[in-house]
Amino acid sequence: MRRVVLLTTGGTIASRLLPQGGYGVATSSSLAAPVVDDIGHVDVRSVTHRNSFDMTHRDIRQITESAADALSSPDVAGVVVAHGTDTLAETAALQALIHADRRPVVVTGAQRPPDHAEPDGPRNLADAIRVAAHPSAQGLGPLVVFGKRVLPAWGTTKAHTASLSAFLRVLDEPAASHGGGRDLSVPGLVSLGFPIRRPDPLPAPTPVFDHMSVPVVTSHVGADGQLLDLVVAAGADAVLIVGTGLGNVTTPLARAVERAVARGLPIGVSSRTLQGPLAPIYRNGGGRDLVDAGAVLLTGVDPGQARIFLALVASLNDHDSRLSELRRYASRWCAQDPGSP
Ligand SMILES: NC(=O)C[C@H](N)C(=O)O
Repeated sequence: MRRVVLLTTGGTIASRLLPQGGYGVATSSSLAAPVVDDIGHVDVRSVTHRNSFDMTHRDIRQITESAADALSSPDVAGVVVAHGTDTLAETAALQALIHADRRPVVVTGAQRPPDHAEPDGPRNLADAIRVAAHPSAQGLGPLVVFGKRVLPAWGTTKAHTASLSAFLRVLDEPAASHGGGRDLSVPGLVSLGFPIRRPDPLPAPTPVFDHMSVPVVTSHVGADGQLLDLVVAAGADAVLIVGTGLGNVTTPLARAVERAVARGLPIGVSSRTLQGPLAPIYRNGGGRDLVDAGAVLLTGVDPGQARIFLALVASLNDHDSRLSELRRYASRWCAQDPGSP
């Protein structure tokens, strides 16, 4: 019988109503693994007890290390990570970037706590365990299972604060296929985003990753370059610019990007807009100016995943090689839209 390892990290799926009101993750909380037919044994291991909005770089690095430890046992068919949904995509992104095993790591969670009249956690957990042990999930890399959907971890985003089907793909997908896309067929689950291409993995993060400073500067009406100048002066290791639309910013912010790149700082660009590719189309602060200034459009992922990508690349390289390495890795992991609006 196949064995699955369940890593618990906290989140709403493991939250309880606190005596003072409000929900929190009880440190004693041990998530019970549901019984899933034809799965031999689910080995439950606690990694941390946090709501995911409170995770640190060290926490998510330890989650990936726990997954690697679980996969070091050849009798383990796959790993499930039960996680808060707010930053689930960020932990899933780190796992996706470094995953070098044919067996899957499947990340899931819940929008409702266990004491809700109709909790979604038990069903998501059972589906995630089934996918983790399913032969057709082999070789697809890390996955997100949520609300009867299976999605590749890289390029998936939390798109709704409360919906039970909260996770979507950033890049538009072919029509959903019931029972699985070309590469995935787990009965009763809808697959979004397959088939996928998986670039070669990056090296696993070291403790250097824990201390990476990668602030986020968001463009908006009237945005100037002052905040970016301040974080650069404060010693940021990299900066994520969250632009508008196809990856555009105000002219003053674009000038500040030029100043930052001129100092050798790796600058990635994402978008406030939920879905669709980035493209270097517009001048006067648009993405074309940013690319000409040396910034890198990180298309296909949401700002949270783009920032994890920046932090991992920066942590793996010295200051002088970060910008060139960012461009090299982004050419593989962030499919660049050819630039047609
Ligand atoms: N639905 C959730 O899990 C939200 C939760 N607050 C979290 O840990 O992100």
